[in-house]
Amino acid sequence: MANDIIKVKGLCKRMKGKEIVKNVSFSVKEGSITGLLGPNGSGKTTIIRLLSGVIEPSSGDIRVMGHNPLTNGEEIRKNSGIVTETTSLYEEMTAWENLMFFSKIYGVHDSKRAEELLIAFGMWEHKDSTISTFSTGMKKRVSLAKALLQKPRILFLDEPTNGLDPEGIHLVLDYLKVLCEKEGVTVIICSHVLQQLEGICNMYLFIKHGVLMEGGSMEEIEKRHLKNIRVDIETGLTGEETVFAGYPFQTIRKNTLRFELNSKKDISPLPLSMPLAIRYIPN
Ligand SMILES: Nc1ncnc2c1ncn2[C@@H]1O[C@H](COP(=O)(O)OP(=O)(O)OP(=O)(O)O)[C@@H](O)[C@H]1O
Repeated sequence: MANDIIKVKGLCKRMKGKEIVKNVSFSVKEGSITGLLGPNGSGKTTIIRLLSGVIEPSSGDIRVMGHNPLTNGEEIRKNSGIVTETTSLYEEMTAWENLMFFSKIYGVHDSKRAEELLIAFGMWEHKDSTISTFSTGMKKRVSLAKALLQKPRILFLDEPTNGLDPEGIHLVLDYLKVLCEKEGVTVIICSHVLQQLEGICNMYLFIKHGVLMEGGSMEEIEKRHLKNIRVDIETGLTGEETVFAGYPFQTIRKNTLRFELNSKKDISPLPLSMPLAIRYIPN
């Protein structure tokens, strides 16, 4: 069982007289991907900034890799990569020059790493173009490569898919998953789009108005909230039975059967287990 690389207890943050983060507690396992989800203004960025020691909590306790960001933020930042809304790349330098410059700063002496990352994020062919000529999505890909140069233990990503097209979103998220498995990096991703992160996170934290409303793996959350799943299937077959392959159903109208399922996992096996006749969907 992996250890808790991040532990947060009773975290509160007030800014300009407003409570932005309210009594938030959670922990994150090393090598996992955690989705920090919530609408705009819910406090996700503030939590990332608190974890990386950029701002101080009003109260509560944070431990990141065993360090308190308040007193040992430098140690955390040295071992983590961060991608925020702003790119923090030099606009007049090429993608390659940027990565070489930051490699030097981070003490990374192997240019192979930069090459691998640019290839992984689909930016190798643009390596000699200046950042100022790039779209938002292209800048985001280079920023991701930059954040991963020194093989961080933790990667903080604030809306990393903003500005990316659907293909780019796929590429970035798939690569993060591979990276987690290969290098054991712990990833925290802020997003307001649950669908994008579904399937790639081990844990989800739902934030609203600075309050942690819900947290856990998708299975745990579904178990708590998803009680009845109804699937209506159009089929040419009508019959007298009320159970198919162990799944009870009703005929709700001509050509349509309604199944009541206990788990989302049953949705895909259900049509696959149907004989061809029942899978026939009339026009
Ligand atoms: N420096 C600040 N001073 C005062 N209020 C702030 C400050 N920074 C953020 N806030 C407020 O805190 C709240 C949470 O902001 P935050 O950026 O953490 O939310 P978010 O969930 O990341 O939103 P988004 O998805 O839009 O980036 C917002 O109401 C914002 O206006």
